[in-house]
Parts: sequence; structure tokens; C-alpha cells
Amino acid sequence: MTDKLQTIVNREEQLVNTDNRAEFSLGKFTPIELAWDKLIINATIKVGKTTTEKCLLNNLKGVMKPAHFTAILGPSGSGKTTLLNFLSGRLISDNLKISGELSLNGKRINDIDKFNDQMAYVMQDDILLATFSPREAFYFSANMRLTISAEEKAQRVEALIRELGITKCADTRVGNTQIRGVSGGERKRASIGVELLTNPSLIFLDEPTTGLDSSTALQVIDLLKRLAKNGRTIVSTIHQPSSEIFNNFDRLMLLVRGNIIYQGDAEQAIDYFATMGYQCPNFSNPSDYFMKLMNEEGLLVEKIQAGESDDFDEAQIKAEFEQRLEGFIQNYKTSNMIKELGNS
Ligand SMILES: Nc1ncnc2c1ncn2[C@@H]1O[C@H](COP(=O)(O)OP(=O)(O)OP(=O)(O)O)[C@@H](O)[C@H]1O
Repeated sequence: MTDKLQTIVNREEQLVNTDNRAEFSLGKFTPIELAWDKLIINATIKVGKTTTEKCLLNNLKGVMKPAHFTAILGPSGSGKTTLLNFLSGRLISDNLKISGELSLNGKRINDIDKFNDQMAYVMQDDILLATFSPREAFYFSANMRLTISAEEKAQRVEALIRELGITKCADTRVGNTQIRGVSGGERKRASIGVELLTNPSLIFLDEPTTGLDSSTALQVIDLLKRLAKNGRTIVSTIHQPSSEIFNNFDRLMLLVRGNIIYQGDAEQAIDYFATMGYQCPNFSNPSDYFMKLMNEEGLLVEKIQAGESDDFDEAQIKAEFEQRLEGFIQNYKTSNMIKELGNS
């Protein structure tokens, strides 16, 4: 275990032993640092008699740190869900070839499934039954999954309802598109709550803010941030985050076509790209800017905005984008971020 991680573990134990711990008093948990190296995932694709190989993740090294909220951003098809599924042990497909190394708190592991009880995965589509209230859903899940006493289950459920800020709607049915129920943000917080019942150290979330308006999305992000502050490892893919949401990320990972082009402190990302000559304009949303950099269409828009002719050669744009992408990949490979990963 690294010194930094040991410090977090010690801090966590201090917190756990303190009666006045304010938030998410779900009990003791061991902070988790999940790291991986040389991760290659290839898919075999058969169309008629032709078989081709597609690289989904291209030799990745990375780390998800405890007490941090890490956001994974990238264009559609860049490999975000594949990475999330691999790290959470949910990647099952007959046509995938997977190789690489995983380690948990500094120790190599072969089977992530063994740590299932310390991890949770919040899917994009909420799994709550429309006719249950959040309180009923929590008790149902607690009875199915927890082996603690009935009194402890009740304590945990009631604490969660308070800490998630859903006291007012705890007895309202969840609802769905046909049945009126709690709001979208309350439903998402309740979905996260169901996963929190097992007191996980590491939580993966797939686009938890999709379909929510900006202030409701911010409430969900605030919840994730609080969980991270509490010592948990929070890893989430996020679709089109606002600037306000972006400001809540501790760490940022940018993925393009199965390659990482940034992995580090979210607040240093703007400076990092600026040193390469890509300055995010003042008052603009950093994630929108990064998404433009990671897309061929973004390059086209950039050219039109710069007043260049709108009679573009598609092949030329493609070639220019490939060159830009290669520059990002190579710059990342020689950056301090990669060197720091070596020490984690
Ligand atoms: N089992 C598979 N076989 C073949 N191709 C696959 C398989 N799984 C994923 N892919 C392809 O790998 C690429 C990455 O997929 P992934 O779902 O990880 O992307 P993503 O970044 O999460 O995209 P989105 O934002 O659209 O959800 C896509 O082109 C997808 O079609």
C-alpha cells in the first residue's frame, strides 16, 4: 500500500471511530485504490465470411483513487463503458480478448469478482420498481442483501434517507414514464441509495446525470462529491457536464478511440491542453471544449469559426484530426501524469 493510501486508510479509521461523523455513517469500510496496467481489449467482429479485429482499449494504464471523484469523458464509442465494465468485473462477451494487470490497494489481483461486496455499480437506467416508494425499495433491498440485524437495517435505511436528502419523498411511489412519482433527481438519488446500502468502498456510475435538468444533475453530482469526500472511490462516466458540474470533478480521464489522452487533476486539464496550444476560451465550458478537441466534427466547427472556407475536403479534415489525435496520445505518454502513475 502506498504511503498516501495508508494516510487515507488511517484518516478513514479515525473518522469511523468518531461518533460525530456527520455524513454517510453506514459503518466501516476499507478505502480502495484500483489500478490497472497494459490493459488491451480487442473485439473480433464477423460480418459474413469476413472477420476483423477491433481495438476497444489500447494498452491503458490508470488508477482510480479513494477519496476522489473521477469523471470519464469521451466521444461516443471511445470505450468509456467498456473500461467501466472491465474495472467492475461486468465485461462479459464471447468475442472479446482481454489482457492486462489489475491491482487493488497495491496488490495484484486476478479476479475482481472477489471484491464484489466492496463495489457497487449504478446503471444508467434506474432499476427501482415504479410501485415501490424509496423507503420500501431500501427495506426490500436491505432484506435481500444484508445479513445484519433488523434494527441495524432500519438504522441504515433511515440514515440513508436523511443523508440522501429524500426525506420528503421517502414514502411517495417512485413512478415511471406512465405512473407519476418522485422527481428524476430523487429517483436517481434513490437508485444510488439502493447501492449504498451495502456500504461499498468503490462506486461506478454510468452517466448518472443523463436525462436530468441542470440543477437536478448538480444535486446528484453533489451527492457523489460528498461520498468521495467521505473516503470512497467514485468513478463515473458523464455525458455533457455543465461547467458547474465539471468544477466538482477531482480527477478527469479523457478517452478517445480506446486511448487515454488525459488522466489527472481535473482543474489542471485546461493548463495542460493550453501548453499544447489548445487554449480553452474564457467563460466557456471546459468539457465542451475538450469534447470538440476529441471529435472530427469539432475540428470542422473550429475551422468554420476561424473563418476558413466552408468548402472542406473531408479527407483533409480526417487526416488533420488523426494528426491532432496522435499528438495528444504521444504528449500524454511522455507527460508527468504517466510518470506519476508509475508511483501510485
Ligand atoms: N462486444 C463488442 N464487440 C464489438 N464491438 C464492441 C463490443 N463492445 C463494444 N464495442 C465497440 O467498442 C466501442 C466502444 O464502446 P463503448 O460502449 O465502451 O463506448 P462508449 O464510450 O461508452 O460510448 P457511448 O458514449 O456511446 O456509450 C464502440 O465502437 C462499440 O461499438
